[in-house]
Amino acid sequence: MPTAVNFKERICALRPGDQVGGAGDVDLLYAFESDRGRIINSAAIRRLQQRTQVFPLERNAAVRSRLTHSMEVQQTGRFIVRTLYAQLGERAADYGLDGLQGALESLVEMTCLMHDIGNPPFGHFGEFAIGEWFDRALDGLFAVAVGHPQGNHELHARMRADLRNFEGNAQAVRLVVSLQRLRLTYTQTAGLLKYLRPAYEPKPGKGAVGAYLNKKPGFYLSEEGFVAELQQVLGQAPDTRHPVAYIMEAADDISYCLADIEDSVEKGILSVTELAPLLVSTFEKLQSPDTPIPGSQHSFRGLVDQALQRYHQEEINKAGEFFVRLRVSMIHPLVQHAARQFIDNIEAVHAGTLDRALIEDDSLPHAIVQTFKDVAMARVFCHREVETLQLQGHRIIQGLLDSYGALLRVDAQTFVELTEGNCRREAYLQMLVRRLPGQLIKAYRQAVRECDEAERAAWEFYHRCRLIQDFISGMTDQHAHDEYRTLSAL
Ligand SMILES: Nc1nc2c(ncn2[C@H]2C[C@H](O)[C@@H](COP(=O)(O)OP(=O)(O)OP(=O)(O)O)O2)c(=O)[nH]1
Ligand SMILES: [Mg+2]
Repeated sequence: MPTAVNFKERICALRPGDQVGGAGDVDLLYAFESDRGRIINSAAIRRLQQRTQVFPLERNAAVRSRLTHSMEVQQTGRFIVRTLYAQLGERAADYGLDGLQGALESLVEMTCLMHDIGNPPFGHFGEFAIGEWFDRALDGLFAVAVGHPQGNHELHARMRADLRNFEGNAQAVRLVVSLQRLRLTYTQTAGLLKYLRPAYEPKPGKGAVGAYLNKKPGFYLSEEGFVAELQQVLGQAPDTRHPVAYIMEAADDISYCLADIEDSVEKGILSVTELAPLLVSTFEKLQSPDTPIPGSQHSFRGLVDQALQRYHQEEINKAGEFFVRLRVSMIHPLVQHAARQFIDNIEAVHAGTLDRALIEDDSLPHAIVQTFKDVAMARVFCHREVETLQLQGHRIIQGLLDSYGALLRVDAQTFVELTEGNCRREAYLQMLVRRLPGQLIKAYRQAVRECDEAERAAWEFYHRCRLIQDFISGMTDQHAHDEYRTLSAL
């Protein structure tokens, strides 16, 4: 039965700068193949290699980095799309999803691979550290740089609020659109818009319409124009998500919940024999561990027992076998649940208004994911070794900002001279500027060139602050660590 839902409206080959109806509008698979090449070859993906997933500055390559995590999310995302099509069968045509499986698979895979590119070194702690530093220093710096009594005060307040709210998802959008300038199709970029509010807008109260979709900043003032353009091209109402973002989010949830725990066992923070009963007792607080899980022949207790049996039978790779068993038996029901939720809520997913994650209901699959997250929260993230590394990460980011923040204390003219590499009277700052990547300076220059002339001073300073945030957040854990030691002469 045909419905009002037509996914073909949300998927097109158009890129920024293309003529509507031009060549870009034709071959979807060809366009998304080109997106794949642009993404996989981008430095932003390579920089995921030495970034924290959970454990900062990790040297053991068996423990996940953001890159290996993202590859797992990519695989889970693809599995969700395939399961979605298997569940839909002939009904795919009712929703305009017929003929789009290859395209959707590619879109979802690449969105998953990119979903963490904006996360700074040291994960959430890096995010806090950048936000805190700007929260402390920004008003004073802004007043000196832009402090004339005339001017658009509302805009200035927005700029300051925007810069105080550094956020990984918003940074990912910025990387693709303004820094790496990948010129991806609008559709491929759309999946990255996980949250919908600009960073300068406050978080809505609990229970407000769209509270979940606006839980965190989704993009910055600097990309606001692009986001509006994207929504217009894809026929998305403002404040709505692209359907691909829901699948990416589910794939992320499914992948990291088990992986974080596996990594903690690899690191010796938890043992399997301690973990197994802990999983069951944590699950029990949410659901009965003896109820059969849809899509599986077992209850949660059954899944854990079965994995534990494998652990005891195995002689050499005991923990490895435990997790393989657990993953194999968990992934199917979780993926099937995500696909079913997509279909059960297809109108809201298509419209981009579903105000929760796909796997976030009172179901057994949700209880599984939540159990792993709760165990990680209770036993891993607060582990002394993890906290020590987080404290170090915090200090490193703040220390780097203390050094590079000096570039926010000079006037615009001096900064321009510094970026041109010939400012002798500021020899120290000149050395710092030489360490900034050329690509970031180029993006800064271009943004300043294109800004509103009437508010030039404010925009110049805004983009200079962004440049510093881009630089620090673009580092790997290791590079941030080395740079901090170098500048501190340690
Ligand atoms: N070390 C540490 N890791 C954490 C903490 N909280 C969450 N994580 C880990 C769990 C996951 O592997 C990963 C989640 O990564 P993200 O920073 O992308 O957060 P998430 O995807 O939940 O939220 P998002 O909506 O993307 O901002 O971070 C924490 O307090 N400490
Ligand atoms: Mg994330």
